[in-house]
Amino acid sequence: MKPLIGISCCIKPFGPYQRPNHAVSDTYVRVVDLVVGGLPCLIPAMGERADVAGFADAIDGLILTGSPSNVRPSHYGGPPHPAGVPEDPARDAVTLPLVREAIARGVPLLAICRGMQELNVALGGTLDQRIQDLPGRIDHSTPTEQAFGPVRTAKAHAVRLAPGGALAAIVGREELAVNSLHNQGVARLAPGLVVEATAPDGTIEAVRVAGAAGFALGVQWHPEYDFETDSASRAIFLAFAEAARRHAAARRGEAPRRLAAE
Ligand SMILES: N[C@@H](CCC(=O)NCCCC(=O)O)C(=O)O
Repeated sequence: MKPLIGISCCIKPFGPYQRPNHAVSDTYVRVVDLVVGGLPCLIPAMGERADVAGFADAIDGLILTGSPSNVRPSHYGGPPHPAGVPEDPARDAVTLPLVREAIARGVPLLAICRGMQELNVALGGTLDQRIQDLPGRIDHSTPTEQAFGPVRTAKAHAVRLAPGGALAAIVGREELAVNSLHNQGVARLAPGLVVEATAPDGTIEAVRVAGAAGFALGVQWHPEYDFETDSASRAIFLAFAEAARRHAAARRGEAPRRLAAE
């Protein structure tokens, strides 16, 4: 059995009648298939009706995806977003409790961009809503004029990894260049999270759940965009894959499967 990897969906209007659809970028499905060696399992943004504990019981690993939408500020006691800032309360209702259920079970967790923000909020942290407006901070958002060009996902700035940290061990480096597609960021770090990387302006770029039973990492950038060409991005998914295979094997009472590429 390949590990079953849950991938969080957004709810998005689609088609001629703009009906709500559960959506996830193909990049996540491809990286689970090609690098993680898992079965991609889309977790719908079905709001309060979701059997979150049931999903956490079923999966061997969880990827929380990025999204243009933002965590509703009521979840962290922040001021409401200005009109027009996208939210996805049906996703929040799934992902926030799912983070806690996954960590409680030792389900390996890789939280990407909005996903890392969800990890922080789910564990009691807060977010800044437009870090580019804060003194001394750089603009981490996607330039809109490049919205559909290759530059959108190109490396945008450096991050410094915590010396001796888990992420530095995974990628074998203490500095990385990363892409950057976000406006929001960690304000107050949740209890139980440790910082694994920061940008030159102090923005928290990666976190880890301290003492988690399994792999539990959040990154504010998008390793899924360049896993085919970037060794550090690939290394993050390979470390997640190893943890997912171990979790799957432990649950089924087997020795972990090896990747076909090994
Ligand atoms: N909306 C949040 C989270 C940003 C994020 O996850 N961006 C990914 C967008 C997907 C893409 O453009 O490919 C924020 O703005 O901080």
